[in-house]
Amino acid sequence: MPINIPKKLPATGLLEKEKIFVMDEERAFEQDIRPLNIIILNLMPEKEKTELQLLRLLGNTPLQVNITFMNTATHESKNVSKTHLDTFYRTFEQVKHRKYDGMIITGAPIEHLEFEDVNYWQEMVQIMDWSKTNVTSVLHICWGAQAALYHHYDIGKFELPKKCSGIFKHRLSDYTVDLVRGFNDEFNAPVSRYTSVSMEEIKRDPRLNLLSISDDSGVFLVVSNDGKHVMITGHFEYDAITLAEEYDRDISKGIDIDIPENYFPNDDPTARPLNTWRSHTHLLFSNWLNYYVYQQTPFEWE
Ligand SMILES: CC(=O)SCCNC(=O)CCNC(=O)[C@H](O)C(C)(C)COP(=O)(O)OP(=O)(O)OC[C@H]1O[C@@H](n2cnc3c(N)ncnc32)[C@H](O)[C@@H]1OP(=O)(O)O
Ligand SMILES: N[C@@H](CCO)C(=O)O
Repeated sequence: MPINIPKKLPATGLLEKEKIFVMDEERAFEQDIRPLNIIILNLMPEKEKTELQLLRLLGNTPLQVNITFMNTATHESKNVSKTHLDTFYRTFEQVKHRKYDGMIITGAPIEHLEFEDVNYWQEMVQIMDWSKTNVTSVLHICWGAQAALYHHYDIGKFELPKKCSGIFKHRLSDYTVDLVRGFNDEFNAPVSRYTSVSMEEIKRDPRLNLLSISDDSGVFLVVSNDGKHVMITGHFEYDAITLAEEYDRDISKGIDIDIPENYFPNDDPTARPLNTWRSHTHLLFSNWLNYYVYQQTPFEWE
């Protein structure tokens, strides 16, 4: 079954090359099972990269998934063209009357700011509050996960002594939950952040289930007991080379950072890193789409 995306989105060609069945409004067809409607609030500066990474994962399903991209109206993006946003993105005002079966809120490179100092924070709060009634399940990534823990559960973030970047071994603390169905007891995942959240505070909140942690990088995967909120503090969606690009960027800016851990073969930054997390990434996204979105969402929203 196809993934239905805006016509002429730049990611289309590459997705088709990867044999992901893409269609657009013109090629859509009627089905007995209604399509799932997923909205992606893309807060990453390099929006096109994130679009491709997420569509790959959402397109790997037998369900028809209609994608809407949303950006924040209260922030003017420097790293993506206005034409791209005008053509492919919607603002909250344009979609708030609608219901969505799922939503993804991406990461954002703004962890050094207090939440309230982020220029689109009030809009984020509005969107997160709206999602309680208008979205079945929301999957949050990295800063998006920290924002959800803060806003919905009053759990703050704190600064790490240095940037935590690399591929870390994670283990499951609860393998009975559908979100991690099929996961190995240990798996790899990319992490790239300067801040973290408290494991103790999450464990103390009876509404939250801490599903996976790493001895080196801390809390990784949290899900609310009602399935409404999934929080991933790393970047499962990253490509093999994404951490290398971030490392090169930081080094060229003169930032004092360590080489990403467990990443480059022999810790040689000129060697090509291997992707050792892709299968668990696919599993998590298909579990989320199946168990938390498709099986939970009303066939007809009221
Ligand atoms: C913790 C996480 O979630 S990690 C995810 C973030 N990582 C990435 O996005 C990796 C790729 N990004 C990058 O390499 C860099 O951000 C670059 C190269 C695109 C730009 O870097 P710089 O020039 O140093 O920063 P720049 O001033 O453009 O700001 C970067 C982004 O931070 C965000 N930002 C910065 N200040 C603010 C603020 N006060 N309020 C809200 N957003 C802000 C914006 O999203 C901005 O990009 P945009 O204007 O295109 O939306
Ligand atoms: N993943 C991010 C961390 C910054 O918040 C980066 O290196 O761009």
